[in-house]
Order: sequence, then structure tokens, then C-alpha cells
Amino acid sequence: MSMAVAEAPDTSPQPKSKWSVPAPNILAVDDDPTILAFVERSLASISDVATAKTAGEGLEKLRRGSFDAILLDIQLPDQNGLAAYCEIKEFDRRIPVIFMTVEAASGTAIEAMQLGAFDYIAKPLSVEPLRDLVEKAIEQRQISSVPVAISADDGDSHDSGELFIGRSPAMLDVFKAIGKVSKQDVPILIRGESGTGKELVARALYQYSHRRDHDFLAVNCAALPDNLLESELFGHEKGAFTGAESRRIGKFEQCNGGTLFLDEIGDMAPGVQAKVLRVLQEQRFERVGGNRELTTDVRIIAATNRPLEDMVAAGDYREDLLYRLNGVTIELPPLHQRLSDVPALIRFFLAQAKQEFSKPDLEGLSPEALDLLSSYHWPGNVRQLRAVIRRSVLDCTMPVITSDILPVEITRSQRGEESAVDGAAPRPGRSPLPGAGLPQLVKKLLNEKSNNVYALATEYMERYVITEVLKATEGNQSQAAEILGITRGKLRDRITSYHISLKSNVEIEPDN
Ligand SMILES: Nc1ncnc2c1ncn2[C@@H]1O[C@H](COP(=O)(O)OP(=O)(O)OP(=O)(O)O)[C@@H](O)[C@H]1O
Repeated sequence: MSMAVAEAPDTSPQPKSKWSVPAPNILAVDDDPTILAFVERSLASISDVATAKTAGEGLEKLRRGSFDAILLDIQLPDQNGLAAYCEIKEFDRRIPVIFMTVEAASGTAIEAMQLGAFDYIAKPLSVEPLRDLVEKAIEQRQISSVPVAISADDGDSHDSGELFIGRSPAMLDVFKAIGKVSKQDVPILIRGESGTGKELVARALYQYSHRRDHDFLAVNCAALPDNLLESELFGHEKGAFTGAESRRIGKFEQCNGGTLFLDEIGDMAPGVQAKVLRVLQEQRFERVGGNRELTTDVRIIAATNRPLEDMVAAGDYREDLLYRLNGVTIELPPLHQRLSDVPALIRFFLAQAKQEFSKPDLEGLSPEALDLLSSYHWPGNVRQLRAVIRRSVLDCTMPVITSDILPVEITRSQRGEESAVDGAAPRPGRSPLPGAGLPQLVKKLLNEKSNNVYALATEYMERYVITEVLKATEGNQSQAAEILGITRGKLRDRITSYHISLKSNVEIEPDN
């Protein structure tokens, strides 16, 4: 498609190509000779450029030559650029293809990206962005020619959606503990940082127990305000409180004969703690607003990442409940203490994501990316690793996931640039003073022509507000949730996802 070129290529002496001889080869396909001439001049310093005016001619050149990247017009006279793209990928699926589009055709650009194009560049073209993008594509081509360190095809994802991965000595101890106690009908407390797999342990305990043919129900105690939690667990009678229009059966009653997983057991008001203790001791309880005593036969598996002993000392948690709960404890170590599990976890999550996001061309992970992931300290534990792999699979337009696709907190930590705060990782666009730099951040994002301004600015603001309120409450999350007007579960979720580090009860530092 014809399109005027806005900016003349600069004719000043160009830097020498950083690639060794032979120079990289680029194929540019466009029916507009001025575009082709522009591309040739702009890229002369970094690569050889072959040109074609039609899709047919381009495909012919591709079959006869060897190219490191292709610049492809999206509207060609003989064939739609997207169709030509599919033929190119059939011939060589590793070759990065950059579409040249007019801004108005952004729908097609999105379609091109969905098909797995490397990137697209809007016309009128400018020298620097074009050169930068082509350099990136050439680099990708070269990196992705390295054999993969981890293949996306040898995970066990097809076996089960809930496979429990781990061969480190620490995880073997966890598996042994599950085997030992699963058949004993005693309460179990699972402890470990957020994202270490506590819920998986609870499910495994259930699956290997005598109760496996009965219900397994889970309640996240931090996700509900205190009064709702009480009624969720124990049910309520009609008229027990405003809005209780009919009788409700609670989880303890519903789960009779089964297993109840109480997640975030540290987040319970004293009244609820007392009622749970009674169930543990006598298997008896009353519905909220009721006076009939009910009995239930429920096995309780509880989980927490909170220091219950400190909470007992501070008078925030019942000692007798802690004593009842922690008769049998399974401790899940944080991922940084079992980094030898990382490759197997990556393999598993890669295979899962490859299938789920329909990326049949995905081959795996480069050795450099594996090194980075295997030495990161993973403050968000396995949940964070899973999220990173899924994000990388989504973002990856080449068959191999290379280190440049990984989130900046991981690449930075390798270079020793991480912030001083535990588990906190700086991200692009952050100023040293969270919150204070919001106008600058927005300006910067606008300058960068970001198309994600709302999400990045909201995240920045949210993070600032949460950190400030946590400081004001000296780390007390229940109070902070109340002040913020959100549930403790949501607060906990944000603390985890923004890696806000609560170094002690009083010192909270944001990550920059
Ligand atoms: N060993 C493992 N093998 C496979 N997947 C795992 C493993 N450990 C954790 N995961 C996955 O990581 C994610 C987080 O695990 P899970 O929800 O069990 O953590 P958690 O400790 O209960 O977190 P929280 O305390 O925040 O509730 C889940 O998607 C889970 O399937």
C-alpha cells in the first residue's frame, strides 16, 4: 500500500554493525518503492536489505535466501499481508516478522500480533524506531536459535490439573508428612508464605484420606468480613440479622463427614475463633441467631502465613485454638529455599500454558532465561513463578522464551539492581517516592506512547495508598483493611502482588 514517508533517513555516519560477518539479512516487502528505499537507507548500517514489491516476490526470495527478519506491508497488491505472514511462518516459524501498518489499521495490527507476529511499526516510518525494532528482531532471531534449556513439551500438565511438583529434599519431607498424617483423622495446620502451595497440600491430604469420597470445602477466612465469615461457617437462622431473610446452612453443617479447609486461619475475629475452637473440641456449634445445638463430623485442615505465636503473645489470637490447631503441622518452605525445584516447576507451567494459550510453536526456555529464573529469590513463591511463566508464554512471539521477555524485577535482580526492601521489586515507571511522582509517571507514560496508562497509574496509586495506610496502622492488616474499606483478603492479595514488604510490625517500606 502506498504511504508517504515523513522523515528522511539521517545521512550522518552510521555506527558499525554490532553483528559479526556475514551481516544480518532483512527482507522488506512493500508495493511502495519510496518505503523500500527508505528501509534500505535506514538499515544500511546494520544489515543487508533485500526488497520485494509483492507477496509472491517476497515469498520467492524467502525460499531462495536466508533472512534474519522480515518487514511486511499489511496490504499488498497480490495478497493480504496476514495471509502472506501465514505462508512465511509455514516456511520458517522462527523468523521474526514485523508488520508495517497505517495507524488506522490497528485492528489488523492486533490480528497480526495474535497470529504471533514479532511486532508492528506504524507508517509513516521513522529511522530510529525502525532501526531499533529491526535490531531487536535480529537479536531475537539469534538468541532463539540457541537450543532450549527447558522444553515446553515435557511437562506433566496433561496428567492432572493439580500435579504437585517437587523433588527437593524439603518438598520430599512435605510429601512424607502428607503420607504420614493424611489417614489420621486429626486437624492439621499448614504453614508457609503466601503462594508456597498450602492449598495444594490441603487437597493432597484430603485425596489421600479416608474422607476422600465425601466433600472437600474451602473457606478463605480473610476474604469475608467477620459477621459474614461467621455465618458462612456456621450458618444463620431466619431474622438473625438485618438481611437474613431465610435460614442458611453453614459450611460446617454442609460438610458433615467431609473435610473443611480453612485458609488464612489467622484472620478470624475472637468470636469466630471461639466457635471454631468449640467445633474442634466437641464437634458442636449453633447457627448465628439460633439456640439449637448442632453436631458435625468435619475434619479441619487449616492454613496460615501469619505468625500465630506472636499474635497469641499480642493478645490477637486464642492460645487454646492455636494449641488445638497445631497438633500436627506441615511447614512449606519458601521457594528460594528450594530453588532446585524451579526447573521442574517451569517445565510443568510451560506445558500447561502452551496448551492453554494454544501456542503450538512454543519450544521452550533459553538457557539464559533459565539461569535467571533459577537464581531469583521469588518473594511471591510458586504463585509468582507460575504467573511469570504464563505471562512470558503470552508475551512471547518467538518459539523460545528468552531473558528479555522476563519481567524487569527478575532481570534487574540478576544485575544486583534490586531495591533494598525484602521481596520488593522495582518496576518501570516508578519514581523513588511512591505516590509523589504520579504526575511525572503519567507524563512519562504519555511520552513513551504507552497504551497501558490507566493500569500502570492505578497500580502505582493503589500501591501508594496501601503502603501509607499500612504504615499508619503499624502493619495491622485488619485495621488497614477497615480504613481502606476493602476486605482483608483483597488487602493481602495486593500486598502479595505488589510485593509490599512488612519487615516487622512497624516498619513497612515500599519497593523503591
Ligand atoms: N509444588 C507445586 N507444584 C505445582 N503447582 C504449585 C506448587 N506449589 C504451588 N503451586 C501453584 O501455585 C499457586 C499458589 O499455590 P497455593 O494457592 O496452594 O498457595 P498458598 O500457599 O495456599 O497461597 P495463599 O497463602 O496466598 O493462599 C497455585 O496455582 C498452585 O497450583
